[in-house]
Amino acid sequence: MVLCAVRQHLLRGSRGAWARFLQRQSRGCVYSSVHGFQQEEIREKLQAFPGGSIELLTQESGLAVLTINYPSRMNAFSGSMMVDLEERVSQLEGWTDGKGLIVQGASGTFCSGSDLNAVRALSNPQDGMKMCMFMQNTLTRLLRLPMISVALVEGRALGGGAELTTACDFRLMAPGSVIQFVHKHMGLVPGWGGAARLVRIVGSQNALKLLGGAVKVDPELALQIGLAEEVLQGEGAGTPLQRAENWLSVYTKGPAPVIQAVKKVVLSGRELPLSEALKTEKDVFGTVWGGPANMQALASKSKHR
Ligand SMILES: CC[C@H](C(=O)O)C(=O)SCCNC(=O)CCNC(=O)[C@H](O)C(C)(C)COP(=O)(O)OP(=O)(O)OC[C@H]1O[C@@H](n2cnc3c(N)ncnc32)[C@H](O)[C@@H]1OP(=O)(O)O
Repeated sequence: MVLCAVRQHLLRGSRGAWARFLQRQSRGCVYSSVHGFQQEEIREKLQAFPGGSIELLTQESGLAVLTINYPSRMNAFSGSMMVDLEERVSQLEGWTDGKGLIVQGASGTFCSGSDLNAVRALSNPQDGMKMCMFMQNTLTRLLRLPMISVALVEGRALGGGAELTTACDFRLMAPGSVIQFVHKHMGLVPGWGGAARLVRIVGSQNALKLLGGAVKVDPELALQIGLAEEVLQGEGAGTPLQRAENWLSVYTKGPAPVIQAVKKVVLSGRELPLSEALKTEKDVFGTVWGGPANMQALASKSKHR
């Protein structure tokens, strides 16, 4: 909560249009102390379940790679990894040169959801609610980052791992990979915001089928219903990560302020009522109008044949 407040203060001071957008959107976080959510309390609780890590690599090109790293548990999320993820998202929020983000799992598989050992220990309703609010806040902030994000799915994305893929703007799947919302088999529904986001990605009919049937979504089905953008085919065309970087580079080519502005206007269009989205679009437009990239394009008399 304290961190959230500090971040909000910084955002208010430094990035007008984006800060105003986040303020309208509960300041980037869904839950605060008003909802009985005490961030420090749940962080402490989660840290009691250590294991694995979340690695963040930022490149000068403006591309970052976030890796879910706990291969001995198929990259399940331990408690400390949930805290790590929140910290990495904070880092990315402060990365002014960022344009693109790839979220991947280590060792050829994406993520098998919550670490079931932590889940068993936190299975009382109060702890479950706290973990749910913590992860909803983090994944909402991940989706709202002012950069274009892609989940690179290799192997399996199960339960909370499937939910994580929906917190990215796009999903790319390797041949043989699977996204499966296994929640029904666990006597649950998604709690990390995965159902709400899934409905917006594939529509309510498809979402109902995927959740109600705990369907194993292979790349072919994912393409058909619009869950995935592309299947990363082609042996010899580099590693899946290199292929994902190539795919993303089409959309991140250009100066960071322009790419960030693109993400911001699309995000506000996705999340806000029309009149609010229009106001945000005006504010964001004001940040690029007459800016260096705009002036350079005007001076070069560029044509778009
Ligand atoms: C439901 C919602 C909830 C949330 O939203 O918070 C969740 O996400 S709960 C977690 C949902 N995920 C699961 O239930 C996955 C259960 N695991 C599996 O189905 C399999 O392990 C699978 C398909 C991921 C991999 O199968 P495979 O045969 O290839 O390997 P192993 O089963 O031998 O797995 C290797 C090793 O990893 C451990 N593992 C896998 N997933 C988890 C997990 N989610 N939590 C803790 N540990 C996990 C597995 O137990 C094996 O460990 P070992 O010590 O070798 O037995």
